[in-house]
Amino acid sequence: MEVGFLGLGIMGKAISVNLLKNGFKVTVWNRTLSKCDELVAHGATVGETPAEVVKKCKITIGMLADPPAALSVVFDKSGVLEQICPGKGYIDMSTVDPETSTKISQAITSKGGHFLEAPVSGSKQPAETGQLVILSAGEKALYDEAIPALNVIGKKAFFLGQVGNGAKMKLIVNMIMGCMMNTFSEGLVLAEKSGLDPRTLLDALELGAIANPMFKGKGPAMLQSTYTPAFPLKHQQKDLRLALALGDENAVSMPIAAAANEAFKKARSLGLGDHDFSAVYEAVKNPK
Ligand SMILES: NC(=O)C1=CN([C@@H]2O[C@H](COP(=O)(O)OP(=O)(O)OC[C@H]3O[C@@H](n4cnc5c(N)ncnc54)[C@H](OP(=O)(O)O)[C@@H]3O)[C@@H](O)[C@H]2O)C=CC1
Ligand SMILES: O=CCCC(=O)O
Repeated sequence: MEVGFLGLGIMGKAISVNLLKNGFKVTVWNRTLSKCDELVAHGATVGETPAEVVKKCKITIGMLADPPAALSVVFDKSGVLEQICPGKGYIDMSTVDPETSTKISQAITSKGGHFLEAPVSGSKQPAETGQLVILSAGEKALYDEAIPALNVIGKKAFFLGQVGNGAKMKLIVNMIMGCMMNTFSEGLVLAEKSGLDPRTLLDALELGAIANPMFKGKGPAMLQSTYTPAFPLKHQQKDLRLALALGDENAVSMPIAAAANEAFKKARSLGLGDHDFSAVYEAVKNPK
C-alpha cells in the first residue's frame, strides 16, 4: 500500500518511519523540505508539494502543528485540494478544533475526495512503536480502506461517527491530560516546599489508585529539570485553548482547565513552548 505523509515533526516522522518499517511505501512532504532527508534514508520518496504527494498516492495522511497549519496544507497553492479527486482520501491526524476539521472535510468532499479526521493519543514513543490510540471520524469507507495503515500506526482505532467527533474527543482527552500535568506539578512543588522528598511522592503515587504512565514516565525527568520534547508544551496549550472554546460553545464551566491553561500560557511566556509539556512544572515552581 502506498501512503502519502504531510508533516514530519515529532509525530509525523515517527509514524512515517514506522509505516516504512512495516512495508508501506511512503511519499513524504514537509514545509521545511530538508527534514525529508532522514525519511529518504529509511526508504521514503519525497514530494515537492502536498499536491504532488496527493497526485501520487491514493491515501494521504497529514500530521500538522495546529489549525492554521492544517488549513494551509490543504487550501494554499499546491495544497491537498489541488489534486484531491474521486478515489483519493485525505486523513488528518493533526489535533485541531471541530470547525477546522469540518472546513477541511467539506472542501475535500466537494471535490469528490474522501475525508477522515484521525487525531491520536500517545506521544513520540507510541508513534515509533505503533501503539497510538486513533480517534477517527468522518467517512467510514475511508476508515475501512485505511485499516491496514491504521493497524500499524495504532493499537486501537475508534470510529466515532461524523466529522468533528474525533477532534472533540481528542481535545477532551488532552484537556484532562493538561489539568493532570498541572496538578502533578503543584503536588511536586508542595512536597518539596513542605519538606518532603518529591521522589518519595512519585513512589507513593505509583503504588496507589492514581498511578498512571504519565506520572511514572515524566516525573523523574521533571525532578531533574529535563524537558526533552515528546509533546511540545505549545501544543498542549493550544489543545487547552481549543478545549476551552469547545466548553464555551457548549456552556460547560471548566475552571480547572482554565487555570491549567493559564499555567501553560505562563510557561510559554517563559520561553518553554518548544520544551516537553511537563516543563509547566517550571512555571508552577516560579509563578511570578
Ligand atoms: N508530540 C506529541 O506527543 C503529539 C502531538 N499531537 C499533535 O500532532 C500534531 C503534530 O505534533 P508534533 O509532531 O509534536 O509537532 P511538531 O511541532 O514537532 O511538528 C509540527 C509539524 O507541522 C508543520 N507545520 C507547522 N506550521 C506549518 C505551516 N504553517 N504549514 C505547513 N506545515 C506546518 C511543521 O513543519 P516544519 O518542520 O517546517 O516546521 C512540522 O512538520 C499537533 O497537532 C499535535 O498537537 C498529537 C499527539 C501526540
Ligand atoms: O496530544 C498529545 C498527547 C500526548 C500523549 O497522549 O502522551
